[in-house]
Amino acid sequence: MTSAGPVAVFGGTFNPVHLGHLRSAVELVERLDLEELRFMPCALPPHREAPGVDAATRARLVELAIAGAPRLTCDRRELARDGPSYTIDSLLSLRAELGAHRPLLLVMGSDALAGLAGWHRWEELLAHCHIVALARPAAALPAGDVVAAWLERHRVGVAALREKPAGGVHLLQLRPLPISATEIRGLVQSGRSARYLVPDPVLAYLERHALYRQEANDCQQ
Ligand SMILES: Nc1ncnc2c1ncn2[C@@H]1O[C@H](COP(=O)(O)OP(=O)(O)OP(=O)(O)O)[C@@H](O)[C@H]1O
Ligand SMILES: O=C(O)c1ccc[n+]([C@@H]2O[C@H](COP(=O)([O-])O)[C@@H](O)[C@H]2O)c1
Repeated sequence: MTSAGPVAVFGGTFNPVHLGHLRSAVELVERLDLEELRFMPCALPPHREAPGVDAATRARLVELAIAGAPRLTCDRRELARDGPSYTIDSLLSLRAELGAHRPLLLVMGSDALAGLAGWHRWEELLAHCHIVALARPAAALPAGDVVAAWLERHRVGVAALREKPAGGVHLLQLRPLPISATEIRGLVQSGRSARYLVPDPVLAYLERHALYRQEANDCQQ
């Protein structure tokens, strides 16, 4: 058994952060008794077009969203690196910071899990962390492919997430909230409201800075 409790890191583009991310984070902290869950906004997503809203602004929105929430923090390490924000690089630096024995959990939705075989050095990820995959209403778990076989080999129960620092994949069903950042950008762009899909301070920031009003919104803070 390792001594210090797990730290979780929830990576994402967060363009913008929404209640699906936030409610998942709160439930994860409680269900897994986490000391800390860090939102980790990526600077340059490796696998999709560069977001129209810059990384510093997306991180600022995360910070506004979690202000005052116990055990939720924002980790800006990917903003400090050039080039694509590969998760393996972040895990290596997190592991160096936390030491070899502290359980480290990488959180992702089932849609991200399904695409895992396209990630940079994906087969090395579990050497540095556990993966906690959250069921998302619109994304089935991998089936009949290389990720499904890998999942079968590495799947663990909840106890293993504290007993070892890394190496397992745990599937978790939390409250399903079918909210996506794509939907929020679409609502704002078409002049409709994103109220109650994002926290009020995030909504206020979007309105004040006219974010997502046009398709390609090159925003500075
Ligand atoms: N409603 C949700 N419930 C649980 N997990 C979610 C939810 N929305 C996103 N996630 C997960 O959060 C992580 C970051 O997601 P991301 O920032 O890309 O949000 P998104 O809503 O999926 O965005 P987009 O619609 O632009 O793809 C991913 O692992 C994703 O699977
Ligand atoms: O490392 C990679 O190759 C890689 C490929 C695709 C996605 N990721 C990470 O997965 C997280 C979720 O991505 P997204 O697109 O759902 O926001 C985010 O932290 C990305 O940086 C990482």
